[in-house]
Formats: sequence, structure tokens, C-alpha cells
Amino acid sequence: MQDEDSEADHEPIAEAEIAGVSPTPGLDSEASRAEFRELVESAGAEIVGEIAQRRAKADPATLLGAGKVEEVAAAAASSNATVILVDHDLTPTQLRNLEDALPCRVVDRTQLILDIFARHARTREGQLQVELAQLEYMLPRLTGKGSSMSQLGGGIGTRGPGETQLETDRRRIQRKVLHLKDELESVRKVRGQQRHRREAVPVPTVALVGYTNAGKSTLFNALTHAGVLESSRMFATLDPKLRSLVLPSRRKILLSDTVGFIRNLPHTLITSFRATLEEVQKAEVLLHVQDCSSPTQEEQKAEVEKVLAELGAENKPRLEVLNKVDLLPEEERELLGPDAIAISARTGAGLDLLLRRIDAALVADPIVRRILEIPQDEGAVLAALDAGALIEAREFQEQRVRIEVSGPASLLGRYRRFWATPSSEVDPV
Ligand SMILES: Nc1nc2c(ncn2[C@@H]2O[C@H](COP(=O)(O)OP(=O)(O)OP(=O)(O)O)[C@@H](O)[C@H]2O)c(=O)[nH]1
Ligand SMILES: [Mg+2]
Repeated sequence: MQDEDSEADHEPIAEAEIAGVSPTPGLDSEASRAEFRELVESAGAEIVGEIAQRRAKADPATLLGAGKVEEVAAAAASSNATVILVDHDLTPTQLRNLEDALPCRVVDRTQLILDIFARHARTREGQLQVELAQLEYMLPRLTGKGSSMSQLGGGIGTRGPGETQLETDRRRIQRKVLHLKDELESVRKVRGQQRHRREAVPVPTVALVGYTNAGKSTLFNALTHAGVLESSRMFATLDPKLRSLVLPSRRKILLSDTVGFIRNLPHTLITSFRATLEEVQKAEVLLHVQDCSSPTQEEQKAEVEKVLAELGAENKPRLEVLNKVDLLPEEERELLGPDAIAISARTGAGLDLLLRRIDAALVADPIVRRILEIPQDEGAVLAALDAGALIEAREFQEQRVRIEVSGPASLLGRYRRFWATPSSEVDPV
């Protein structure tokens, strides 16, 4: 476990109010509200009250019904709430109308998620992406009240600028958007070059995907000893992390830890998290990490599958990894069946099986062992083999290095010209 308070540099929001509306179909309202509470807490807010509404149809002007808006206004006033969080997306008009009718700032689901993302982005690219998504989200929603781009807690209750000021703001933001896009482009160019260098050495990548909080980072750390942030807060991970890892067959792979998914993930964010998506799209195998102790495991699974389909990654080889089995009672654990990859990233249970299953999922490129004789001046070849295979013995001769290597057939095949043994003697591992 990592330090959960490492975000302490951000001001917590003193008081907040939730107005929940009709639950997502397929998810019961209690589960849906529990998840929203987690999101709110992940944003650092304290909940002082909750109001739910079930309506056949959303009011186009205010989302909530008129009576409900009054009820929220009264509750917010009596509890001194500083912000009202709505578990739904609001159109620009709805946001404006609600802010007019309510005594404090109103924040919808997308904006809340954007705020959490803003707190957690660590790389330059991640920060630029979130800022861009925030500005683009905000632009059509600029109103007088507290619509600063600052954090959730900023500008609360402050009366905003007048119309002229708004126009100036709008233009300023548009310029900023262009500027951010430029900057992102150059950051991405650098990352593209890095990726290119990485791809010159064919090490297969395996990407962790899954719902937020499923335990991807905990598993990543357990497998690679990387020490990335694990946290009970949602969306603790935003920027993709890559680490190499050696499987039981001695094949080296790169494991990537990425952003978690959530139902109704704002679309602006799906497209803006390009670095993450690229990891998923380029991966050879996906590990779908699921929290099997969660009462909403099935819904979460369906949501992840939906996002994978949107990324065009639904047909990639995928291992279903059932995490947090330590939280399941024995009899439920048995129900998972003998073929399930049931693990606990926390206790380490099942990780050996998982590694073997990853190995087996990479059959397209089996591991073989060979002897190669490489001229000493072919440093690049030696480096490529060192990075992508295991050099088990190394013997320096006059002008050459004689090495015994076990590695993916594709990699060794590229250096056929240095093979010291005829191919019929290939010794599969
Ligand atoms: N009991 C138990 N808890 C776990 C296990 N794996 C992860 N957790 C806990 O679940 C919470 C979320 O873990 P993370 O690894 O940060 O989850 P994540 O999937 O990376 O989440 P995001 O980065 O937010 O998408 C943390 O509090 C972990 O300690 C497990 O096997 N058993
Ligand atoms: Mg994580």
C-alpha cells in the first residue's frame, strides 16, 4: 500500500452536496450511488447530504423537476454546502439554469471526473490532456457564476464576471486550447520517437485493463516491484507505466499499467487519453483485472468490454483475471471454478498461475534456444538480443561473441545469419 495522502497538496472541499438522479439502467440505485460517493471522495470532497430523484424523463431545462430543485436549494442553504454535485451530465443550459436556481456552484459527473483526473495526472502529456479536456468541456458552459477553471473548491460562491468579461474569457480560453494542442503535439512526437525505439526491440507488451479500483496498479507492483501508486481513490493511475518482467518461460515482456475505466466515462477523455489507449491497442495480450469481491463486478465487466470495443480492442487475446479473492469467503472462491485465474494482488495468491497463463497466451511467438556467433562490432544486435531474450552463456572469441540465447522465435529469426547451429537442431524450451 502506498501513501494515500500523497495528494495532500490539494485543498479538500469543505462541504458538498450530492443530488443524485435516476440510476443507470442495469445498476441498482444503491450501487450507483455508492460509486458516485467514492468518486466524490476521490475528488477530496466531504458529503453533507444526498438527494435522489427518480423521474421517467429528465427535465430539459434543469434535469431535476422544479420541486426537486427547490428541495436541493433549501438543503444546500441549510447545510452550508459549497458545491452541488450531480451524478449525471448536464447540458450547458441545464447547468446555467441550475446555477441560477441554486445557492452555490453546480458540478456534473463529467466535470467531477475531470477534476479527479486533474489531480492525478503526473506526466506532462497527462496534464496537458486533462487541461485540454477541461477547457473544451468548459467553453460552452461559461456562465457568470464561479465558472473558473480552477479546482472544484476554487471560486465557490463568487459572483462571476459580466458579459464583456465572458467574451474576453472565451477568447482567452480558445487561444489557450490552441496553444495546448500545439504543446501536446510536440510532447506526443517525443513519445512517438521513444515508442519507435522501443519497438525496434520486439518485446511483447501485455496491458492491464479494468474498472477503476480493480487493483491493476497493485497487481502491476506485485509483478514488477515497481512501486507505482496504489490507492483506494478512484483513478489513481492516469499515465501509462511500463515495466519489463520475465515470464516462467524466460520470455521478457513489457507490462503496462493504465487508466481505469468507469461507466459513462466522458467521451472527451476517452479520446484524449491517447497514450493509454495506444498501450491497449498495441498490446499483444490484455489482462482484464476484475474486483471479484465487488457486488457490481458484472456491470463493471460489461463496461470495460464496452470501452474495449470502442477502442477496437475487443478481439485481442484477453485473460480474465479475478482479483481480490482474499476478500471472498471460501465457498464463493470455490464457485469460481478450476479454470479461473483467481488471484490476490495483495497477498500474492495465484500470481504464479497468472504468469504461466500469460506465457501460454503468447503462443504466437514461442520461445526457442539457439547458439549465435556475432561479430564484436555488431553492438546493436547484441543489445537487441539482450533486451528481448535471455543470454544464458557468453563466450568471447577472437572477433566474435558466441552466445547461447533463449528468446522469442521471431527475434532469433531476425538474426538467422548469425546462427551457429542448423535450424533442425532447434531446441524448443
Ligand atoms: N483486499 C484486496 N485489496 C486489493 C487487492 N488488490 C488491490 N486492492 C486494493 O484496491 C484498491 C485499488 O487498488 P489499485 O491497484 O490502486 O487499483 P487500480 O485498478 O490501479 O485503480 P485506478 O488506477 O484508480 O484505476 C487499493 O486500496 C488496493 O489496496 C487484493 O487483491 N485484495
Ligand atoms: Mg491504478
